[in-house]
Amino acid sequence: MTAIEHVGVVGAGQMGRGITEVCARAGLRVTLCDLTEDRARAGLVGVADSLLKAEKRGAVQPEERARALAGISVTGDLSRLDGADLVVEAAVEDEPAKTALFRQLGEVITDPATVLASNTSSIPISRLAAAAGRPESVIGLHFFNPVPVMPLVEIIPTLHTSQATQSRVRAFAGETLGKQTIVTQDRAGFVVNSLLIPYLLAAVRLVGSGTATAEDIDTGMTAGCAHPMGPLRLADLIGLDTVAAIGEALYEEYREPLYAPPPLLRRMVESGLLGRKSGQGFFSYRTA
Ligand SMILES: NC(=O)c1ccc[n+]([C@@H]2O[C@H](COP(=O)([O-])OP(=O)(O)OC[C@H]3O[C@@H](n4cnc5c(N)ncnc54)[C@H](O)[C@@H]3O)[C@@H](O)[C@H]2O)c1
Repeated sequence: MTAIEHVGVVGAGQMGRGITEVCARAGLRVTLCDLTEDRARAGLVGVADSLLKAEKRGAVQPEERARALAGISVTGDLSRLDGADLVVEAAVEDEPAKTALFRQLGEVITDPATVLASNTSSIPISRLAAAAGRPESVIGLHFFNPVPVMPLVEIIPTLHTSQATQSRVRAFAGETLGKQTIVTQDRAGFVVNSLLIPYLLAAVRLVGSGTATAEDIDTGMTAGCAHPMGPLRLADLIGLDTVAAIGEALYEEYREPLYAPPPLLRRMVESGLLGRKSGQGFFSYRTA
């Protein structure tokens, strides 16, 4: 089994940055790609900041930080990922966008053994595999936010994913990155979001119906159930656009009302209130 040494990451948002950071810290070479080189470079600045904070906390040694940064290159050109052993797609949670990306990846990545993985939270991997045109090397690899902190990775083989692809990805996530892995069937939401998203949407409905304030709902779950974070702060952390998109995908798959994004969530997304990444969601993250 060929080890994974060079990783391509598509999408330099919060997840792409985190995946880049953990791969670079594990000594892998990483090529980070976004729609433009400038966006990819902004992602690299985010990774550099995160590594600096980790060094200040004593979680990373100065030499390790320098080595990790030196292993990362950026690009706005998807074809520059040719030659990677693994490509992890972490672009926006939008099925047409991801399908188009996998079609392009199928064209520009010339080695059929290169693993094409998606970090999607809810879009069936089989559809992305069909778009890539080589389903045996396509798999879901679902990291959690923030990636450097959260130990879990969900691994999602499709009905076509080869054993070789599964073994390589399991070794990559479990041994190279030191993550805990679980394997789940290719169903919208996999395991964690099938359970988490209805809970987050129920909290949004409580705000929408005026049952309690966002602050009190979160305090209810932190002080009453010992959750480390309340549902509305967690929704803000994930990104309200992403929460809504995952809800839509789950609703499309199961047609159960508990998955349907409530009107308040839709209005907030339409108004640009996306949570932590936009500075305002159910709570404010603006400094000064
Ligand atoms: N946010 C979370 O907590 C979380 C957790 C697990 C998985 N995910 C999944 O990870 C993915 C990314 O989420 P995020 O929170 O990082 O989103 P984000 O909005 O922070 O970043 C998305 C990035 O994708 C880039 N992008 C869009 N189209 C692209 C394309 N065609 N080519 C290259 N780059 C493109 C955007 O420019 C942006 O930088 C989504 O599929 C999401 O469901 C998110």
